[in-house]
Formats: sequence, C-alpha cells, structure tokens
Amino acid sequence: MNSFTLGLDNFELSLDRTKLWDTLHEHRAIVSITIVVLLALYRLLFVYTQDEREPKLIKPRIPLIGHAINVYRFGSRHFVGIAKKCGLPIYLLPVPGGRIAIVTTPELLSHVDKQPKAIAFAPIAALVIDKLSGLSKAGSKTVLDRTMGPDKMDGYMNAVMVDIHATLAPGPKLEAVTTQVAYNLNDSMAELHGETTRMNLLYWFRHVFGMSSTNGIYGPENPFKDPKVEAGFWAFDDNISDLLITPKASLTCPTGDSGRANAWAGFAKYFENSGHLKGSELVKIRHRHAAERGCSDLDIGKLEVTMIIGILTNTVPTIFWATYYVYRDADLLASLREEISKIATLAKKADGSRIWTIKNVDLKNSAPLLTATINETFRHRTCGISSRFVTETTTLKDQYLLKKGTIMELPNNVIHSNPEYWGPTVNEFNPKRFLADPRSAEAKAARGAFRPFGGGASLCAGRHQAMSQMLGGLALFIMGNDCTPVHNRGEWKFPGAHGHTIAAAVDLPSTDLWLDVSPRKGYEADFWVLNPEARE
Ligand code: HEM
Repeated sequence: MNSFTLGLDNFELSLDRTKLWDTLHEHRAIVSITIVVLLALYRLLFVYTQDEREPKLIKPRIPLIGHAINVYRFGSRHFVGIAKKCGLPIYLLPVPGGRIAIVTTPELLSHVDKQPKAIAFAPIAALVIDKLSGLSKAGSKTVLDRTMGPDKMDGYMNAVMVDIHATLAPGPKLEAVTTQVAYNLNDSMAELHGETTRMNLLYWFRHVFGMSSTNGIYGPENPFKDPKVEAGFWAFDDNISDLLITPKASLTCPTGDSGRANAWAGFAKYFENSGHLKGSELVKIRHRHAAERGCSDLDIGKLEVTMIIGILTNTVPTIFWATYYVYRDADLLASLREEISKIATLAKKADGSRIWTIKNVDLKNSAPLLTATINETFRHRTCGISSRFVTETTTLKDQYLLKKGTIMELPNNVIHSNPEYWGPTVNEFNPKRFLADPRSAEAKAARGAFRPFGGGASLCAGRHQAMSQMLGGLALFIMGNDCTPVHNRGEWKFPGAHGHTIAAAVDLPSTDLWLDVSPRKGYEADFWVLNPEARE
C-alpha cells in the first residue's frame, strides 16, 4: 500500500508515499539547503541568545566562526588576548555549535573546582579521546558511555581515571615508574660524556624523555623501542590540532594519520602479546578497564597512544624551556650548580674517575631553587587549559548562569601572566619569586594564581611523575654539561613559542635550539648520576 489518509472532522490529509518521495527526490537539493539554513539559524539564535544572568558574550569580528578560527590559530593564547582587553572574570565566546565560557580569575576558578559534577572534565575529555583515537564503533561507545549522570562512575572514563590517580599517587606504584625513568636518564646523560655533541635540544629531549617515560610505564616490551612507533607517535602529536577538526584524516592530515597508525600497530601488538603484564600498574589498570568492557587489543592500543599525549606532550617542552632559561642566565646556572653540588655525594671509581650521586629524594626536598626554576618555566610557558563541560544548568558563585551544554575553558596562562598576581616583574624570568616567604604580600597575591597542572578533581594525575623526571633531567644536564648555541654568535636567542594544540598545557618552541653540548669545564671526566632508590 502506497498511500494513507489522516482524517479529522473537517480536514483530510492524503499522502501518496510514491508521489511524496518523487517530489522530495526532485527537490532534494532545495530540501537539503533549507534544512542546513534552518539548522544554522537555530544554532545562531541559540549561540547569540543571551540571558542577562549569563556571563557577557564577546562577539567575534567574523560572525560565528571568528573565535573558532583564532582558537585554531593561536590556541588558548586567544583567550588571554580577550581577557586582557575585557578584564572580565568570566566571559562567553560564541563558536559554531555552541558557546565557550572562559574563566580568568583564581577566585572563580576555585568555584569551578568546587562543582566537579555540574562542571565536569570527563565528558569533554571523552570527546577529544574518541576523536583522536580512531576507535571502532564498539570502542567509541565504551569511551563515550556514561561520562556524566548518576551512574557515571560505572562508565569507562570516570572509572579508569580513579585508578590512574591511584597508581600515580606517591607510593610504591609510582616509585616503580620514577625509578626506571631515573636509571634511563642516567644512561642517556652518560652518552654525552667525554665529547661535544651537536644536537637539536627539543628533538634530543623528545627521545630521552620519550624513552625514559615509556620504559617506566610499559616495561621491557615497551613499543617505543621500535623507532617506527616512536616517530609515529611524534608525527601524531605534531598534528593533533588538524586531526581534531578534520572529517577525513587520511586526506587532510596524512602525516599525522599514518604516524598514529604506526604507533597504534605497535601498541596493539604489545597488548596482543600481553606485554603490559610486565609493565607498570598504570598500564595494567588501563588495560583492565578497557578489556573488561569488551575493547579489542587494537582499540586498547589506540587508547594508549592517546594517553601518551598526556604523558609526553608537556614534560618534553617544559624541560626544553627550563634548559633554555637556565643556560641563558649565567648567574642562575651558577646558583643551581651550587645548590645541587651541596646534595651530591662524591665517590671515586677504581680507574680514578669521579662519580657524583644525587638522590631523587634530595632533589625533591632539598633543591628549592631547582623546583622554583621549573615552576617559573611553567609560569612563563604554560599555554594550556583545563577544559570542562557544563552537565547541568548551574550558577557559578551565585552570580553567573551557566547553561547545560556550555563548554568551559580555564586558560591557566591568563592568570600566570597577570601583574595583579605577579607584580610589576610579571614578564621577568625570576625563579626566586617562588621562594618568597608564604606570609609575604608577594606570595599572598600569587596564591591560587599558579595552576600549571590544573586544579580541582581533575588536577593532573601525572604531576609527581612529571616533576620527578624534570628535576632529575635538568639536574643531570646542567651538572654535567656546558652548552653553546651554534647560531647567533653563541647567544641564547628566544626561539619563539606557540601553543601547539588546544590540548597541550605547555608551549612548543617555534624553532628548535641547535646546540653544542660539551663536558662541563673543570668536571670533564666526572659522571653525574641519579639514585632514585634512597629513601632519605
Ligand atoms: C609538564 C608536565 C605536565 C603538565 C604541565 C600537565 C598538565 C595537566 C593539566 C593542565 C591537566 C588538566 C587539569 C584540569 O583539567 O584541571 C592535566 C590532566 C591530566 N594529566 Fe597532566 N600534565 C603533565 C604531565 C602528565 C604526565 C607525565 C601524566 C601521566 C603520567 C599526566 C596525566 C594526566 C591525567 C591522567 C590527567 C587527567 C586527570 C583527571 O581528569 O582527573 N600528566 N595535566
């Protein structure tokens, strides 16, 4: 039967299905355009509709897509520019498909931190992970399942995150990773011993930190040992922004797409061969959560490659920048060397060579200038953000209405670069600001305004591992080596910086530093090593 009739008292509507289909078919272009225009108008109206209790809406110069273009071009620095111009503690940006609320003061950030249910991280993290990981339909369903709502703790994202935090909290599980990382750093630094090495600094740290982190986490069968997997991962990491927005990665972003495919293949094989059973507790629990929800080895491998973004994409640029800031300032370099030499113990080998041993525990507890140097590096070079999704309409600080569905960005560099919190020397690189007496006016003003690892319930789970690796890596590098830039007549010229993706927390340099790294004058024959196992 091809037609049906809908009869009401004075009204009869007769539809002939065949005719209806023919008519629609003939006019499908017009029908499609009408639907697209109506949807766009609907979005426009939604996006620009403003309730007076909502934060102020900052309209872009190019309607609707202006902010999206700038976020793609400048990452979270776009939010800093607007924050500086409008001076508002919170504002809204219209973008295609919705609105982004940007929070810019420590006080409001602390209110966001207090509402992890209504303003949550997992729903938005799941979308990004899903988009980057190219999962099967079933894998995608697992990642996107129950990221919010009353039973959210049964969903993959929230459940796995609880265990990630547990395995990376101070204790034996974390120590197993940091110990392996430290021994790997010792080996890498030993390769520089006794000769001058010409290197690209970022590239060198990518390999050294990349191998040490992944050996620590994935164990003896670490897929990164295959250069194809390692190179594939970095090609993926370099192309995240494009991969996030492209509808067809193989066409518009072939390098990133084939790179991640190589990395995926290595990790899929690792899980097929149960390599994770010899790895850290971190990889074991990540495998367990995905496998017990039915994910295939390939999907688990893909999820792991995306996790490595979190593991490496910020530690590597941070150590790059810290090295740059230290060597360009001879006084800072001398002070750091003095501080570290006080905690290093000297031993002589049978062949007469000298070994200086630095305990990780002392780097953490007894090298305040070194920690302050990493912190000041963060303050200058944090580009990134913490993202949130408003899961239920809520009012922030009893003042700002946030509608369900709003995306929220917390760009930490806005507060890191505000003179209101850091004083008139805000633009100077001065680690000593972090050594100020906590009761001083200076320290009080900066309280709450330093969030390199984000905050609240989603505070970076890897911060202890990252700090241990960066303190160890920087200490060994500066104690053992002198460095001279090959170009610019040996001067340390700022290499330029950009937030490479909206998902990264730390700037990448615009150009790598090409350096001659030679044995430290006066200590040419000496070795510097970490001892991660001493308890005190
Ligand atoms: C310099 C190094 C690092 C920086 C600057 C950094 C920064 C961040 C930031 C800003 C966040 C978001 C926090 C928020 O939304 O409030 C985050 C989350 C996270 N980071 Fe890191 N991170 C670093 C290293 C690491 C490492 C080495 C790991 C793993 C070993 C890691 C694992 C994570 C995880 C799992 C989360 C999500 C936490 C959650 O949602 O509960 N990070 N990180």
